[in-house]
Amino acid sequence: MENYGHFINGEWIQSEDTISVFHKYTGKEFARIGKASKEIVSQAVENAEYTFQTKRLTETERYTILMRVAEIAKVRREELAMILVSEAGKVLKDALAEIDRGIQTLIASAEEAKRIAGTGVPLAQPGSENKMAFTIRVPVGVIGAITPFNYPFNLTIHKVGPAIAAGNTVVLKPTQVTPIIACKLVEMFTEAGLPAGFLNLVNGSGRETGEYLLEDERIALYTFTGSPEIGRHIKSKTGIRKVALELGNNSPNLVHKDAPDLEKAAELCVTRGFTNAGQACISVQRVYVHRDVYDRFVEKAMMVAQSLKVGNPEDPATDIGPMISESEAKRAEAWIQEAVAAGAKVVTGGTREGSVLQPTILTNVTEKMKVVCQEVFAPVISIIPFDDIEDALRKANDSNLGLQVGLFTSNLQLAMRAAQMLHFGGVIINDVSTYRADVMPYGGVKDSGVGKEGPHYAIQEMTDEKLVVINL
Ligand SMILES: NC(=O)c1ccc[n+]([C@@H]2O[C@H](COP(=O)([O-])OP(=O)(O)OC[C@H]3O[C@@H](n4cnc5c(N)ncnc54)[C@H](O)[C@@H]3O)[C@@H](O)[C@H]2O)c1
Ligand SMILES: O=C[C@H](O)CS(=O)(=O)O
Repeated sequence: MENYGHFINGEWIQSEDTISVFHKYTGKEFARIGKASKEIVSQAVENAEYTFQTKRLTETERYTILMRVAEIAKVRREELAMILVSEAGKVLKDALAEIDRGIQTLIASAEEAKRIAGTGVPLAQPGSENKMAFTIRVPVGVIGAITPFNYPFNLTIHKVGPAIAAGNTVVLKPTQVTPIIACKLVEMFTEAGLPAGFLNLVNGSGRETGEYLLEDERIALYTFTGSPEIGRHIKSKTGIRKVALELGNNSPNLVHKDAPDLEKAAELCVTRGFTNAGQACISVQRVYVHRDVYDRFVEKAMMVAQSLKVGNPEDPATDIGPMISESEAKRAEAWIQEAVAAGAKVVTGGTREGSVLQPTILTNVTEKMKVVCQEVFAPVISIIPFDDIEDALRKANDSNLGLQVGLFTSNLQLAMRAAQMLHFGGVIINDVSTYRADVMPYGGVKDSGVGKEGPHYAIQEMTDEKLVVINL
């Protein structure tokens, strides 16, 4: 059984207290991690700070190391995917897809390491005639990276990749729920030649180890992906230090009567609403469909949902695996039952066995039901009819969350107007809210967070813009 402690200054150290990591389908313990105390966290931050003050990697060194990690991940693709199957309950094909995306994020981070630049600053003001100015972008220092369970390889790389590319040092705290893939990533960076001290890892729970990390004022920036609740807490604890927060969503998707391909729209809404058992922040959740095409849409959605294979994530044919825990599956099941008690209809699904919730489609829902107005984070979508697209746009906006939204229409003017009106970080036309290319600017408005990811954009967050003025 694997047993990972904490990685500080290029060495693994153990701690007495441990946390078990379970296989999310069988429920068996398959690994253990240490529980970092305040002293261990402090040691990790101290080391990261010392490394930042005393050592620098050139842009080409950072590029080369990140490219090497990508190469190592390519070679270890299947092994890494199997870790995701075990610790995240991810179905094999999704696990492989996540490893492939992580490799792309590493390559994009490597490329960005060579493109970090400031701008020329014109000083066209009386009294500044003999001056020249420009900005440079400099690393912020020690970055605290805190990551979630649902895409634990790629989303960790979205933090560590740009942080290293920009010349920072990192203390990473992966989620205690799926920590092993992050430990492997740290090993791969070491194998790729990243010198000791640049990337440190402390394992443990959010409530203890995470809190110790938040209390350490030597950390210049926190990059966090997780729930809005913890995001808010992090912001409240970190004062004037920088934060980048990638939080939740209850993604709306609008299907107008002139959608270019209604069947395709239905297929995408269903498959991308249920991918990773619905545990994606941009997962399709609220689907608003014009009444003229509503029945056809619901029929197709039901057929697609019922064709999906649900169960053992290790079976290469499985489409939908377990949720992260039985308690999370029970919570989602209770939300479905609450909606049904208030009048919702189950088109398909609605039942649960252990941590496996059958992919569920609901109709007859109201905006006040939890399955609609909160982040369901489970394989549950609600299909809601509309008569007037303006009304659908208003409903999409009527949320405290605003990460991404999808709109299917052939009307270019509507698409452009909706892109302006929809209050989200990303508006996806003729694809679902779940679309993400890892190089694009990605991040939410409102309670969905602050700051952007995607290596180029994350590097803007992870560097300070410094002004240089020269008196000629
Ligand atoms: N916007 C995005 O890019 C994005 C991506 C993935 C997941 N998410 C969101 O993440 C949530 C699901 O993930 P989760 O359950 O792992 O989230 P979570 O907020 O429970 O945990 C995320 C991380 O925060 C840590 N943490 C918890 N309490 C802490 C504390 N007091 N101090 C410091 N750290 C603490 C956890 O240990 C974990 O590492 C959903 O809301 C989902 O929408 C958002
Ligand atoms: O859970 C939210 C993730 O950001 C989705 S993705 O893996 O980045 O597509």
